[in-house]
Amino acid sequence: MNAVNKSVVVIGGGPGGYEAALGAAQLGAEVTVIERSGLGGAAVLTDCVPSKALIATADFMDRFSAAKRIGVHFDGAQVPGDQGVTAHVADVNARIMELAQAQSRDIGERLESVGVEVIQGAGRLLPDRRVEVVEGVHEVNSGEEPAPHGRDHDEAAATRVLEADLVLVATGARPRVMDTAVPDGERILTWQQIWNLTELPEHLVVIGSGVTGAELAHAYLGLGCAVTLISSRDRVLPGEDADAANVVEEVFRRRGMTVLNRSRAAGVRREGDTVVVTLEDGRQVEGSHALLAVGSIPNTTDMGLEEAGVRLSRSGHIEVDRVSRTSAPGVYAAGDCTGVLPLASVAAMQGRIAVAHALGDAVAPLSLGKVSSNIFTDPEIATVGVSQADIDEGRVDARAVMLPLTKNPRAKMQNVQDGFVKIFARKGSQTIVGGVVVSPRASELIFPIALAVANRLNVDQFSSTFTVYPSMSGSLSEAARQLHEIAD
Ligand SMILES: Cc1cc2nc3c(=O)[nH]c(=O)nc-3n(C[C@H](O)[C@H](O)[C@H](O)COP(=O)(O)OP(=O)(O)OC[C@H]3O[C@@H](n4cnc5c(N)ncnc54)[C@H](O)[C@@H]3O)c2cc1C
Ligand SMILES: NC(=O)c1ccc[n+]([C@@H]2O[C@H](COP(=O)([O-])OP(=O)(O)OC[C@H]3O[C@@H](n4cnc5c(N)ncnc54)[C@H](O)[C@@H]3O)[C@@H](O)[C@H]2O)c1
Repeated sequence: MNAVNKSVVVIGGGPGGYEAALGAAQLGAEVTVIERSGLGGAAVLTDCVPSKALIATADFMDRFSAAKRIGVHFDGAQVPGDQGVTAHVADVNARIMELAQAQSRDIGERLESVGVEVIQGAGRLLPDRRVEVVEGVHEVNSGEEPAPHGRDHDEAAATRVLEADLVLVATGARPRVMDTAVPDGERILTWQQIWNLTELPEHLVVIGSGVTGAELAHAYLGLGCAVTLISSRDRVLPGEDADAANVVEEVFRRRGMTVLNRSRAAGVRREGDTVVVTLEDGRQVEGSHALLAVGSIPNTTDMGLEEAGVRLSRSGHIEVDRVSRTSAPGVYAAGDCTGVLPLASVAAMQGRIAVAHALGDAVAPLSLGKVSSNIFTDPEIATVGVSQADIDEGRVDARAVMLPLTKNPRAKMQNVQDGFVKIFARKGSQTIVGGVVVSPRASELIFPIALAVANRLNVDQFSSTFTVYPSMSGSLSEAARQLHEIAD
């Protein structure tokens, strides 16, 4: 299709925004991206990419400790039994920030190469698909609520109004903070502030055991600091497969993390070089640093959205349909500001769908049933499709087979002690509708199940495909084989 005479303005240069911009440029539209922090968004600069890089560093260190268990010792270690490995957090963070900046630059070059104009500044929606831009604004993501048009620009900064056939709002979200736990950027931190640390916290208290809290608690434990994880629910990762979350919680405890379940933080205060977290039941937890991981709020305030006819939900998220349309004609939205499913992959897909739909290209509506996602703990938890809860609560008529990895020959060789694979197949048709993998590199192992779900393969098609011997994927095949129903 040819969208040569169409103009597209994108507010926000994260995965939702920049992927849409690339898609629109490919279709021939004239595209402008307005970004107030940096291209790549929070995903690249402070959240997804840096946290995965930190976890990769922690996992790398963990391999030194694990070496002992398979009979490998470092003769130079100064303390007997110690593998002599320490993390220099200033160096670790400097490398991670460089990596993030490099990725941001790559995105900028890609956008430039396809003719997308990028404006450094803050955007605000006006009625009738117009966008007001204050140029030169530069906001650093930190967890503080940014002024809609930024603080960090001089009053004479150029303001202009752009008109577009399609406006895409992809402004993301920021860390939720509590009035009783105000981040100071030194010892009470949001996840966007940890990259300024120059020393490893002695004792980090992580508040919130959702995906962000669990991943970062795992990372800092691996880097060598004492970690207390405060979980308001019965177990960590309350939204995830219960069997998987239980494995990860057990591993956390075994490695020395203190996990406090059914413990809700009421507030955090700083006392000199310590922080004191008060729980709602009156208990107090002391640490050297506190990390708030208590959820996010969408960047949708004071952006002119409702005045321009864009409906927001009670949580402040932009309401969209499955092709990313908002309630205002010609205005679309993608990513975390919509609250549909806060993943970089979903943001990117929503953005691509939006421009394809608006510019008249062929498009399939967003299908969340096929989204695979991964929690980068050790072991990792990867999931796709329907969940165990969907089956247990009667929403899907399916069966599950779960196989522990301890019986898998490759897992034994690699000293994998925890984890399992689980596959869900619909009763009768035996179509694979979902699965869970808990193992090292589960993020890679989930792909065959995702392929089966997306292409509606049945358990016989899946299990009759050769797997390598010995391999972890052998357990996937075996689980599917065990799901085979014998015809009456
Ligand atoms: C710690 C952490 C780890 C994560 N890890 C993963 C992971 O491993 N895998 C995964 O898939 N997802 C992960 N996520 C989720 C992922 O980061 C988000 O889903 C993703 O960032 C959403 O992309 P987005 O484009 O909607 O928003 P963002 O990436 O937040 O980008 C939005 C951009 O809009 C800009 N902006 C906002 N308002 C304006 C304005 N008025 N004018 C101009 N610009 C504006 C912001 O500066 C920002 O750059 C993680 C999240 C967190 C918190
Ligand atoms: N690997 C990944 O793909 C990845 C990583 C991080 C985040 N994400 C995305 O971001 C989403 C949000 O995750 P999140 O963990 O940032 O937020 P979340 O809202 O899922 O979890 C926050 C947790 O904090 C708890 N909490 C809130 N107030 C508390 C208090 N006062 N004391 C103790 N606990 C409290 C909540 O009960 C909740 O369990 C995820 O669902 C995921 O989609 C993805």
